[in-house]
Amino acid sequence: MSSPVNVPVLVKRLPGNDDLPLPAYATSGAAGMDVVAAEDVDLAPGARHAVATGLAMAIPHGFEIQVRPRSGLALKHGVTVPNTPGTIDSDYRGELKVIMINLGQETFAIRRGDRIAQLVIAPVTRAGWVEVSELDDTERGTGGFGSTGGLSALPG
Ligand SMILES: O=c1ccn([C@H]2C[C@H](O)[C@@H](COP(=O)(O)OP(=O)(O)OP(=O)(O)O)O2)c(=O)[nH]1
Ligand SMILES: [Mg+2]
Repeated sequence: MSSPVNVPVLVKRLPGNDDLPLPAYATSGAAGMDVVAAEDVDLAPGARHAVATGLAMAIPHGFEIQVRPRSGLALKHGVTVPNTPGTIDSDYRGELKVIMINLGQETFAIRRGDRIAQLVIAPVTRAGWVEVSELDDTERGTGGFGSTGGLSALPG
């Protein structure tokens, strides 16, 4: 089995965060690197907070990093990332923050060092607009937003 390519990403620990582990893949097949909180936050039900990670980075041009929720936090506590997938641009040099929202019923305690989200690096494909006055006809046409029918895919 071939190993996935590792894209080198320059990363800088912001002052006071030398003790925190860098984002890391939990298993050899993991798509996302778990990233840890650099601060303590008590997230009340309905509240949201941009949680510090203590990290800044320089993603290579042509790549982005996506910030995604952890399914365990979402399922067990209703704690997730409202802007998922968060977009970290290759030209961003500020602190990586993870926006967390508590959709559960109880206050959720985030503690420094807790694995709060996962980071997925992905290639960026950019569009170039080609402006026209007419578009081609298609089977779908202008139908959308449920135009193909209801939920069930079963016959009858
Ligand atoms: O979950 C996130 C999302 C974004 N960012 C940082 C990195 C990203 O490059 C920058 C801008 O993000 P985005 O484009 O999503 O936000 P915006 O509201 O459009 O702000 P801006 O006007 O700064 O682009 O903010 C984070 O740290 N965490
Ligand atoms: Mg933006």
